[in-house]
Amino acid sequence: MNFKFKAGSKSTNPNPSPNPNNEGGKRQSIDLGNGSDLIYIPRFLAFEESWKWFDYLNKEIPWTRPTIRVFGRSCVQPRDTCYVASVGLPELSYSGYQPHAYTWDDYPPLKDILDAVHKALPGSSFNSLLLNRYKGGNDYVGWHSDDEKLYGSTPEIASISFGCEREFFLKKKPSKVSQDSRSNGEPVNKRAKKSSSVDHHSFTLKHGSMLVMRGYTQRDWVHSVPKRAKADATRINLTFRHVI
Ligand SMILES: O=C(O)CCC(=O)C(=O)O
Ligand SMILES: [Fe+2]
Repeated sequence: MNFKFKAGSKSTNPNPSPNPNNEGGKRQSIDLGNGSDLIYIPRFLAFEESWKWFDYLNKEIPWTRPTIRVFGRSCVQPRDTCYVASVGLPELSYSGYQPHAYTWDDYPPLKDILDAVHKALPGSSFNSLLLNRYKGGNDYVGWHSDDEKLYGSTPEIASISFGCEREFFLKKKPSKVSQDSRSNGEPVNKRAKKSSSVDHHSFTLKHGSMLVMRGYTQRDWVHSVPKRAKADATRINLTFRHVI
């Protein structure tokens, strides 16, 4: 097999399909409670095919490392990024940065991954894609939620990973109750210990995997991909989203 991808030449694209050989790659559903849930499919795309996607994305995507503003300070975003969206959508803006919106026609092979995602998630309709490239263990994304207004109140976000495996953490936001008790002067850690339900999750996101965040996950949880000294290889992550 020797796929050579060129953006724009559909005939040479791979045909991404949910891996038929997915022993151990079964779909897992994780109920986070209160209307938030996750789906994790470790082998969403076949292993070899996923390396071809990795090579295509690594080479052909016009990666940039923008300067963003975090807590009022300018800093270089600790990973490469690119944004693709359907024509005519409202512009995305985060941390004082407005990425250029490339179109699906600029990178037609991305439409094949989008099709595979839609097939696996009946009823979903993604129209934008944020791409991230982590060039090594020093690249990361800090705790955040993707709760921009343009995604609506219960966004579905489908995240596909390629290359170096990295940890993905989810942490429950402090609940209203604990925020209230904080303002009442009750110690926060005492209150936190009382909470019995699971409020942390972690996944080692496999090459070719898909993780879906749904329901109120962005409202009630934050997520991150922390630095990892030992991760010395490149990871590429695609997050498909629906802009309203
Ligand atoms: O790289 C990942 O797995 C997550 C990326 C992410 O959270 C984001 O782009 O909002
Ligand atoms: Fe995110």
